[in-house]
Amino acid sequence: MSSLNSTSSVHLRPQLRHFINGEFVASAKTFRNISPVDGKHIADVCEADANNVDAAVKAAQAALHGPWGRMAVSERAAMLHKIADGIQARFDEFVAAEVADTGRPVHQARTLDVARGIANFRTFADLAKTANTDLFQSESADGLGALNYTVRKPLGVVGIISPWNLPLLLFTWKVAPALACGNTVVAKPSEESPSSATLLAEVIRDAGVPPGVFNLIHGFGGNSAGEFLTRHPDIDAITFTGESKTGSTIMKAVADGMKEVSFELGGKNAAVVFADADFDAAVAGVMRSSFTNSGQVCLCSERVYVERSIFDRFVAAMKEKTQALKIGYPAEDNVDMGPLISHGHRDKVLSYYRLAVEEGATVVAGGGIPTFNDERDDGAYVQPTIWTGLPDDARCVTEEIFGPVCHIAPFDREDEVIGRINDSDYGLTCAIWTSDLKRAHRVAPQIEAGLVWVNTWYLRDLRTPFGGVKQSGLGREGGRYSLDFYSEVTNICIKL
Ligand SMILES: NC(=O)c1ccc[n+]([C@@H]2O[C@H](COP(=O)([O-])OP(=O)(O)OC[C@H]3O[C@@H](n4cnc5c(N)ncnc54)[C@H](O)[C@@H]3O)[C@@H](O)[C@H]2O)c1
Ligand SMILES: O=C/C=C/C=C(\O)C(=O)O
Repeated sequence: MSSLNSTSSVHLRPQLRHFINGEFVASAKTFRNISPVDGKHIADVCEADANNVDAAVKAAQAALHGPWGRMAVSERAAMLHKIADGIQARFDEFVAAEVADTGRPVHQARTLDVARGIANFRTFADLAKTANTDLFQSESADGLGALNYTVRKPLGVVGIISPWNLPLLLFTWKVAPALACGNTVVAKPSEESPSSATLLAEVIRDAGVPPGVFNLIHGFGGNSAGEFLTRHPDIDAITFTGESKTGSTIMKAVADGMKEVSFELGGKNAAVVFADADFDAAVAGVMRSSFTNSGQVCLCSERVYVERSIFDRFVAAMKEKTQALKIGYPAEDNVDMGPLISHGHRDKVLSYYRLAVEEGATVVAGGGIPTFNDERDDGAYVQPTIWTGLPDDARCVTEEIFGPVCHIAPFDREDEVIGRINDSDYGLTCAIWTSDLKRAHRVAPQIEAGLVWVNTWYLRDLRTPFGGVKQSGLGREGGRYSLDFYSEVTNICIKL
């Protein structure tokens, strides 16, 4: 087997441990990390018990009152840049870690996942240095006036729980601003993608971050590390990215302690293509928004609405490009798509492939499992899939599938399609394809979503607010929105 075609050539750690109070710590219970490319066992991962989580929270609490708690913002920012430098210096190892856990194309791990891990630390290091506070010159009854100003302080110990679909990107999207604002953290990556977070712990240690500031625990959700973390009385806030139903469970777990929460949850995003759109750009854009990362991006468009006059032409173009997608090993040249994250997730996606047929879909492309006649047949691959012909209330058109699949439906009027897009329990993103500038500015604000892209998809400026409405999230992160969530503010009024 050439190293190009297997993750086995990647240097993988036999056991992934927790990182608590500046030390790597093992625990008796472990679980297996399985490659989604070929089903092979690639590492054993320690599963944190309640005592491990308690030790991590206590270390984080203590670190708040140590050198970290007394550190100037500029010093903290310099430390975050050192972490970014450390990721840069071990770039290929981080790529290997992401690819080993997820089977994604190497070029994606390089250009998106690891690159954004670095960018997340640098962005919030710089934002923290320029974070402003409020100052008001206030009137008073005696005419002498008063000054009102705010000071920002850390929240305290922040619990971070992240998903498997963009492991390093989403883990650092939370860790970076939390540390930039002077908090200490106890962070749990997904059980499906433990490797890059473990490598990050080494980089954070080597950057000289004081012990206890960053703590890493591995494990699952309910009745495991995730729940032990959310229920811990000394956690001051929880920031979570994952499924909407998990968000609801976590909200119940933290309710008694009145903890602050930031939730980035599921979606059933739409793309809408008007007849006046740049046709080729729209096809390319919807291909990206449907099949990037095997459709395992919360921003992906599983619902596509196309103006009737170009519907048949658009479907035909999408079918041709979808059937031409190269599905393969992570390191293969020009590979477009890897496997799903796990056999369990593949079973979920395949159950929707079957359901779609039962609900009356026309399967335009895909709908099954690719055959490789090699070890990849033991992986978690599915075919990229396109459906048409389903009613708007079909489960495959309303429920998040989180795989490489989209349903394309025709529409006739602008007001009609806006109503259909908004008729969803979710509200994360929408992509609008039109050449009519007035239409873009008219339609975009009417979409019930946190993010709307026009003639593009997943173009990110990290200073902008990121998050969803309805079942897609609570709050916003990004830019000053992260500074606001990861800080407490005190307003001080001085009588003149
Ligand atoms: N809005 C966003 O920015 C965004 C980004 C990425 C993924 N997502 C969503 O995440 C989902 C896919 O990720 P996933 O399968 O890892 O989600 P998930 O909810 O199953 O798990 C996410 C994380 O939560 C932990 N967890 C699960 N149950 C828990 C509990 N009871 N208490 C504490 N922690 C618990 C898991 O161990 C994991 O680390 C999709 O729905 C996707 O839309 C949203
Ligand atoms: O799968 C969801 C992707 C989320 C992406 C971000 O949070 C980001 O780009 O900052």
